[in-house]
Amino acid sequence: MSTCAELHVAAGVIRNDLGQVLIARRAVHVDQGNLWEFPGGKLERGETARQALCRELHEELNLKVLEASPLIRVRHAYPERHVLLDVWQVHRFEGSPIGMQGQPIRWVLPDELSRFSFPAANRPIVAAARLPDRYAILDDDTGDDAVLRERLHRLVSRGISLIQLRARRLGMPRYEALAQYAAEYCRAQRVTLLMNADSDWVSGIPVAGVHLTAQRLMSLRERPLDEARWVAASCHNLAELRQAERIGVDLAVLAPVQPTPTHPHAVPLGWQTFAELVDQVNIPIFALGGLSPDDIDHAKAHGAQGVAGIRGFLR
Ligand SMILES: Nc1nc2c([nH]c(=O)n2[C@H]2C[C@H](O)[C@@H](COP(=O)(O)OP(=O)(O)OP(=O)(O)O)O2)c(=O)[nH]1
Ligand SMILES: [Mg+2]
Repeated sequence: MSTCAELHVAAGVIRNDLGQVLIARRAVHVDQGNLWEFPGGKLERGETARQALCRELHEELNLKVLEASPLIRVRHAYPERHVLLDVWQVHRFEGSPIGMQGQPIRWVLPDELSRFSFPAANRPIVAAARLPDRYAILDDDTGDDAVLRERLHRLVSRGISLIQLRARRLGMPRYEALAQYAAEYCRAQRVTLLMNADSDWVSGIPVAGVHLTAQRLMSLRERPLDEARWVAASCHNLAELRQAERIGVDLAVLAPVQPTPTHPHAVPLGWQTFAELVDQVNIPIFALGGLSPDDIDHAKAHGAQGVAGIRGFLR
């Protein structure tokens, strides 16, 4: 049998001012026919992914890309071909899109994407399209729930829309009260709150999902919640990332990228190793450890979804 060459494809998650993303329906007779897709196509000889993205979006939609940044790279083996989907986020463009090949197109809110049928490779792309580029971790270094509530309000007022509640020092009745409060508050504010807690415990609380510690992740044989809720995980190496991919987590945090005062003995990965690890799994990954929102562009350039942080988001 001949070895299957990897087909390099550039695709765009195009956003409009309403926060909707553009999807198109593939023709019936082509590979992955009739399914919805993020517009794009194969790289031509000598082209970079970015050049191919611009050319394809012009050919397929009559759009001119003005601003784009890398979102996620996904490798997938279909029975008849292996693809590398190089997915970009298009923030600014000129023109109003039309299906130049007669393909139906639609603008949909990111949270509506799960209602459409995409090719199998698209699962992590849909997750990446739904996620922001910053992930704030609410940690109880003080053990004071009033301080935690104030920090939660501050994060939300700054436009943070993805938050992890990690309050290990509060005792049980207080943690439960805080979790209940935070879940309801975040739901009302349209903020995705993930609880760093046991998934069984979380099922009684109106929270958007769970965040697994690396230890909990490694002890699981399957995804602990169904697809209606988010599952995130903390990872530090390739074995943990692979396990996260195996059980189907939606997003991961990879740490520590830089030295951090909270983990003075942990050896930082550095950006180069971070990028090498990210490239080996199909999961949206946030960089964590000694970083702040100022590092987002740098993180994206190294394959990250964005940056996660504790103190960096409260300053
Ligand atoms: N554009 C795009 N392709 C996808 C997605 N998901 C997915 O698995 N693919 C696969 C299907 C195809 O095997 C390959 C893309 O090839 P394509 O046939 O669209 O490429 P193209 O636009 O250059 O097509 P053509 O000019 O050769 O007809 O990637 C997606 O979201 N967008
Ligand atoms: Mg195409």
